[in-house]
Amino acid sequence: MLTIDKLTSGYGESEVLHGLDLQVPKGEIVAIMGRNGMGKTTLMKSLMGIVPATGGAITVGDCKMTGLKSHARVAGGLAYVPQGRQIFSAMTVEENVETGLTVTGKKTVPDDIYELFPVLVEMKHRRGGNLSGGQQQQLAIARALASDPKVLLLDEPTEGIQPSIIRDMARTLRRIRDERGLTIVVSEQVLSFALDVADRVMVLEKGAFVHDSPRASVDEAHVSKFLSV
Ligand SMILES: Nc1ncnc2c1ncn2[C@@H]1O[C@H](COP(=O)(O)OP(=O)(O)OP(=O)(O)O)[C@@H](O)[C@H]1O
Repeated sequence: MLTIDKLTSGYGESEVLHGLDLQVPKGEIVAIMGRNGMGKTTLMKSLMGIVPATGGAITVGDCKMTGLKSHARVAGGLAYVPQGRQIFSAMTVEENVETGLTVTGKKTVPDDIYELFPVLVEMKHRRGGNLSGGQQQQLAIARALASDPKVLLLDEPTEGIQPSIIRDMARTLRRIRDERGLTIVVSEQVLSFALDVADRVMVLEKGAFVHDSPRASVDEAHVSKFLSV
């Protein structure tokens, strides 16, 4: 469903991603692990067209994303939950979710999105900025789902979230995958969450993939070495 072919990207003269290859089939959840500064956010932003790729190709299904503006990538099936969530704090919960509808032509948020996140129904008319970190994370995922994506990208979704809520988040993401057949790529530094949520665990080190293993055969000690500072 998502194919990345020899993707290079960076900032000005400094190349951060050095020719990444990745194929994620429909319905698979992949966790991309790595320490701070290894290129996870740059990868997410390059997929979304926020940071321009300097080479290589990105496709979603049959749709070539390379060179397209961000909104066209969303229309093509990519959705993004950014690091830090980027909730519109002055807008209500409902308005935040509605911003995700733009590419679908729908006027109202489908009920099945609120069914995944009942707390958002109770808080529909509250301002986004008044929600807790965990509630904001649910809101950011709901907003991303409102664009009816094929591929959902999440950048370090557990950052600043309590452990009990992190476990719920893993369960919810798997449910979303099961019910919608979504393909999910999540960047992460917390190994327990990655093992909870993902079918496959990869490690990004200095802009290159150095490890790729199915969930069932992950060598936790080996992966942990890449994560310790
Ligand atoms: N706007 C920018 N301009 C220049 N260099 C940048 C910029 N953003 C990130 N970098 C550099 O790119 C490299 C990769 O950073 P990136 O944010 O992608 O890493 P990360 O793995 O997502 O880390 P984190 O967990 O801290 O978000 C780092 O060396 C960083 O300093």
